[in-house]
Amino acid sequence: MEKQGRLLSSKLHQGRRQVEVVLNRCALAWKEIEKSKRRSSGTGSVSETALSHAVQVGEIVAVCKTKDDDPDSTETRRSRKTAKQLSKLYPHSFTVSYVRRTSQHQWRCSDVTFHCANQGLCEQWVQLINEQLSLLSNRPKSLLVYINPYGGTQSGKRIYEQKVAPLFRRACISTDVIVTERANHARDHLKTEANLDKYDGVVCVGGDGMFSEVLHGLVTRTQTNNGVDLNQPDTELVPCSLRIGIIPAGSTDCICFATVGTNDPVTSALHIIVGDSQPMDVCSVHHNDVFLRFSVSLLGYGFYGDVLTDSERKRWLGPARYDLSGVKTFLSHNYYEGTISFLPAENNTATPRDKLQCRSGCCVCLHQPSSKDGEQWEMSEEKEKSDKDGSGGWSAIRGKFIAINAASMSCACPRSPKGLSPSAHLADGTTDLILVRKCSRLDFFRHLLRHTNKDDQFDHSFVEVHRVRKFRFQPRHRELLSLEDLSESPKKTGFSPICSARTTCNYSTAHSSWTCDGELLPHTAIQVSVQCQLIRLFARGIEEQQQQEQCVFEDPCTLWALEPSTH
Ligand SMILES: Nc1ncnc2c1ncn2[C@@H]1O[C@H](COP(=O)(O)OP(=O)(O)OP(=O)(O)O)[C@@H](O)[C@H]1O
Ligand SMILES: CCCCCCCCCCCCC/C=C/[C@@H](O)[C@H](CO)NC(=O)CCCCC
Ligand SMILES: [Ca+2]
Repeated sequence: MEKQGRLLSSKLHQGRRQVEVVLNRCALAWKEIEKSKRRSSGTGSVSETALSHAVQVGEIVAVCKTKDDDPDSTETRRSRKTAKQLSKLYPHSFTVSYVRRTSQHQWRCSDVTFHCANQGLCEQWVQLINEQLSLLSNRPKSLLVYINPYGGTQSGKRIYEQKVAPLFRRACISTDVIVTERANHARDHLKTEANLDKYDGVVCVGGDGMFSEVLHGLVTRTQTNNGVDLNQPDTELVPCSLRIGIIPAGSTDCICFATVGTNDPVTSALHIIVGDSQPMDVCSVHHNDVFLRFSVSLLGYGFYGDVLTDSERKRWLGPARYDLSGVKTFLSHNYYEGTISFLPAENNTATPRDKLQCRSGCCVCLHQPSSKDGEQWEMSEEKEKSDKDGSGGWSAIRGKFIAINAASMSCACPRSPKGLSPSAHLADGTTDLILVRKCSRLDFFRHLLRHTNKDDQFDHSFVEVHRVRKFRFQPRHRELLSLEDLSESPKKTGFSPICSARTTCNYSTAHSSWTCDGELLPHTAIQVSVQCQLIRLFARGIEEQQQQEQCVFEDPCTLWALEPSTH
């Protein structure tokens, strides 16, 4: 039976068509027998591939014997009459559910049903496919799910029940579901109560805020279990063993978008089912050696801090609050003074200005030692110690900034499809520090606009970007402003103030706030350090178009080149 890697090969029926179905360790493939013969005699074998289908075993969701009256069966839906005739001739059938790629990184679960006359053969197919699936050790069997019923448009519960739970059931994944009753419910449960030994992963249904809760719960629990003190800024943290899945149901969902390429609950559920794994950097944020928070996406002072401060008062508006607060903050046009010090990433081949973007299987991230190995870390720490000018490799910039943004990942989201730092990497142990200096309102508008089109948002004289491993920020205290500064007429940065009633308009107001993945920090003076690959998501990074096509069409030709079977 097993010829050149084939596990099984049979002539089966798919609806009215006779198909040859082949299974090897990598793929399940099927092709129509009659048509391909006809065509290959005329135009050669080129058209054969067009008629054949192949699915990687790793992208099969489930296989099961199809019940006679299964209302979901494709054939039953298509034509009851044909289905009846078929079920007489070929009474046994099995259905394979698999991942199908559609447009723009979206995945769907498709079904294909094969019929045969022989019950034993049907059972052999189901058993063999199941055996291959059971060899996939990276697939989760048991998940802990937290649903925020109030995130985004308040549809988290419905999204989970209608779109995700049926898929998990089909893939035989068991779940414990907790609908949160208050903010920080998920975080606190993970920190202390949850019996994590039972699970292969944690799933959050909600937005970036909900993800942040799960991140804080899991990372804190892991450090507690390993006796690591989070208040030591230079301590190396222990990576989390459980992966995190994100079912997007929030307002921005930037972490999902930047790791999957789309905000779609079904796509995310399928990435969880197939057991994808995407390592990710986490920034730890301290104030005077006291731990404040973790960040994986945007740490923003000035513009984004102000947008968030204002938008928190407008939560009732839902996702639209960001647009309103964005316009308001833009019109205020404040700038802030302070000193930003940073430790540049050493020996990094990739820079924030290059065109190479972090994609599925990214080689920049692949060659980074995880935070556990810490090889590169030690090198830069070493360099810090032996540095001759006494700076320890640190640079410092004092200035007036409209925005200071640290993007540990691209921060791509539907508002800005390429993100704040399009070439930032998910798992390279660095964050891109973007400094937007005081400039005219029109220039700042031009800069913002470039986040939404193909133009380079760093190509402005008032913007600079550094790839760093650590940074610190010290705001300039209001009390320290010199008399000269205070007597300076309004610090206009271009156009006359639109909000003339506000005395603070266009001035350097004392402080802004830091937004840390959408949460406001209680301090402005912070120390940030990137922990390389501290967590893993059920994702694989954004697939290139080419990668997507390879996955779909991989193997059918090699499969068909094999000897035909005896069935
Ligand atoms: N049951 C609950 N009641 C009130 N708040 C909750 C509850 N569960 C979670 N939260 C909090 O709601 C906040 C927002 O949630 P979430 O991130 O899901 O949606 P969002 O803010 O609309 O989306 P995004 O973060 O993508 O902008 C989170 O900070 C979370 O801590
Ligand atoms: C003239 C048109 C100008 C348009 C400019 C668009 C620029 C958009 C960049 C968006 C970057 C989002 C980064 C994501 C940060 C998340 O951690 C955080 C939590 O969800 N979201 C916000 O802070 C919400 C941030 C919302 C910002 C508007
Ligand atoms: Ca990074």
